[in-house]
Amino acid sequence: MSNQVPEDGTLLPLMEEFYTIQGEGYHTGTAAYFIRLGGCDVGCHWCDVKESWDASIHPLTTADSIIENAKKYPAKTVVITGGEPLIYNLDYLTKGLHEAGIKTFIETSGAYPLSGEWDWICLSPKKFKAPRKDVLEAAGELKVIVFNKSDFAWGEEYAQLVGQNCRLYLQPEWSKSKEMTPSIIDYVKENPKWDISLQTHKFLNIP
Ligand SMILES: C[S@@+](CC[C@H](N)C(=O)[O-])C[C@H]1O[C@@H](n2cnc3c(N)ncnc32)[C@H](O)[C@@H]1O
Ligand SMILES: Nc1nc2[nH]cc(C(=O)O)c2c(=O)[nH]1
Ligand code: SF4
Ligand SMILES: [Mg+2]
Repeated sequence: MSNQVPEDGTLLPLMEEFYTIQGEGYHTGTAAYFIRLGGCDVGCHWCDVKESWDASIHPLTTADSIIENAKKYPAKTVVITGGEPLIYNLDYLTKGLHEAGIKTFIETSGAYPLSGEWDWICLSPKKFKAPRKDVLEAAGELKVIVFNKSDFAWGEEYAQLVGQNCRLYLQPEWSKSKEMTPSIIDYVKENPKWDISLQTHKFLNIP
């Protein structure tokens, strides 16, 4: 984590921003501008963006410039991801995006306090640093990554902790996908409150 990030959320360590199609979860297939903030200490051994972890290598960027860039694209939706975006105070960034008429979606592990104004929260809880109650209660979708068969029972525990209308997804961990996807299919057929989420952008060869 970087200590030099001001607490008012006006400057954020930006790793990358790109216009693409949401590949995962409830909004799969929807065009959105992705804002990837650097910094994460959750430590998932299978994380597909380990280059994001060290916040200090990602330039501190004004939230105002991020908002100006987001305005340039036809889709009026952003996905704020990382790294772990809730390490930072996202009030200023999301307020500005809303003032520009842009919807705010987040991808988070829920390991840090909820800040920001959100139109959609995708919570993907992790064993390595548990999600907080405030994020569990606000989540629109719970996206459990399945690395091995024990993750089904683990995911059920979190399904009990989210709100009643929260959508439930099982997403294969990418490197174990071939092995785990048949089990996920069987599980969803037996437990239809869950849906499957695939990382469709990786099949489409888009960012
Ligand atoms: C890179 S994370 C960044 C946001 C936040 N730190 C989190 O984990 O939710 C974005 C999404 O990718 C998922 N993810 C990361 N590595 C993955 C992998 N190897 N296979 C499947 N999903 C993965 C995460 O669980 C999360 O839902
Ligand atoms: N297309 C696309 N969809 C995504 N959904 C969540 C992503 C992420 O890394 O947070 C992601 C990503 O990196 N690309
Ligand atoms: S919480 Fe997200 S960014 Fe952090 S290590 Fe896990 S998957 Fe990667
Ligand atoms: Mg990704």
